Amino acid sequence: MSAAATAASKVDGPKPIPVPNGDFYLLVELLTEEERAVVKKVRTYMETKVRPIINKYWSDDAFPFELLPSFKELGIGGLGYEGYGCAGGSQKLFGYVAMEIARTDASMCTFFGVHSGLAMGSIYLDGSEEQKRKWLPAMARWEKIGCFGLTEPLVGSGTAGGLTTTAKRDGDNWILNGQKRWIGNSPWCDISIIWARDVADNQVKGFIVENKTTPGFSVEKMEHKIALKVVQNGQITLTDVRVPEANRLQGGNSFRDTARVLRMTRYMVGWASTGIQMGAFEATLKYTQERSQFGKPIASFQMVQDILAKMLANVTACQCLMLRLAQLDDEGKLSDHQAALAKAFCTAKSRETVSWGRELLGGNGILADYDVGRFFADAEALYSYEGTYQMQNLIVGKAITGYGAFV
Ligand SMILES: Cc1cc2nc3c(=O)[nH]c(=O)nc-3n(C[C@H](O)[C@H](O)[C@H](O)COP(=O)(O)OP(=O)(O)OC[C@H]3O[C@@H](n4cnc5c(N)ncnc54)[C@H](O)[C@@H]3O)c2cc1C
Repeated sequence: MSAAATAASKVDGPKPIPVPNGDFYLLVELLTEEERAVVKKVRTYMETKVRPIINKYWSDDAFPFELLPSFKELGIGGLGYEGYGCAGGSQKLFGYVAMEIARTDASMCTFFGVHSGLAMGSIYLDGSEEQKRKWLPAMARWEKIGCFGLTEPLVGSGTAGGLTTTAKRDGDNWILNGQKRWIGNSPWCDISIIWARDVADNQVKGFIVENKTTPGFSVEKMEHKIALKVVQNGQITLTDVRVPEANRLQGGNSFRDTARVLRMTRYMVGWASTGIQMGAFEATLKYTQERSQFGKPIASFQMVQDILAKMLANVTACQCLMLRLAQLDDEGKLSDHQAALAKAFCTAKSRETVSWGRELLGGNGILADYDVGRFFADAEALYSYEGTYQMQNLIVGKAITGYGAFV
């Protein structure tokens, strides 16, 4: 028997226990049968339709528009919102679905989150009854796809007090002027939620702008991104854009109302970054079992197993944390600082997990073809968007000390 074969036989032993899809603590058992069916449908879709093509789209900086008709059929438009033609269901299910989408691809999860969370959420949380009835059914059917314009070229973390985009009342209309940067889906979607400062009372207000038919509204696609390359981000310019009062979010009268939307979507980013970790862990585990060096699968080396165990610990910790947060959310108890803590923790852990995965793939971790390289890059964007790591910790810091350190 050759030396390599002898070495290989030493690793033969009891079969590894199945780690079902990175769900080591069987958290899926905490979902109802109905919820599990939704998650299974999403997983099957992501595995069969998205996974085979997504690395190519990612490498080409392109969005897979061909998938839109089938994506719409998943019935997940308006998950977590009751009425108005929305899919409804618990926040736990909304989060679990986001995790499941990100488990295959974080860009598709971001597309889903920008439309379902940021854009629909703004109308659901801050719109009048009439506005909800007008916009949400078409958005739930994905007939009108939305984006959320808060960040500006010169104002990112400081949007609460520093927005420079202005809104000026003019009879039954408002005149918007300014620029928005980084706005996901904006180069091609139908409606934008634009946040602007009312020059009369200096408060931040939200407006629904129809992208394709509003004079003075233009979008330039942002190029050269190194993460979330499938999502199309744009820089919006508003030049004397006239918006009727009927399109001003009637419940969006100060940044506190914007923050209610961000609380919900930051919670979703916690789920998405957990999904990235699941995807990276599963791909890495498989790779280490298939790749051999020194005549043995690299999964059999002690140092490799140490890293795999650390990756799984991160995945599992984030899943448990997010599920508890989902319970709080479903009970109507989710606070800004709880969402901020989860967003900061899960995105930071995600960076760590994907970098370990990339390491275990060796040179192949640098290629988009093996999925882990894509997760590695995408985790960076989640760490910074919807409020950076530092800003989330400052929100937590203010809550626990009573001192606001960033205003
Ligand atoms: C891929 C992607 C998609 C995005 N999509 C959208 C979107 O759809 N809609 C939208 O409105 N925005 C979007 N954004 C913008 C995103 O929310 C901002 O990038 C983010 O809020 C940070 O703002 P900034 O990039 O201007 O960084 P800055 O605010 O300039 O921050 C730079 C650094 O300074 C630190 N910093 C700033 N202030 C403080 C402080 N007081 N104390 C300590 N540290 C501080 C930050 O933590 C960070 O490390 C997206 C961004 C990305 C990358």
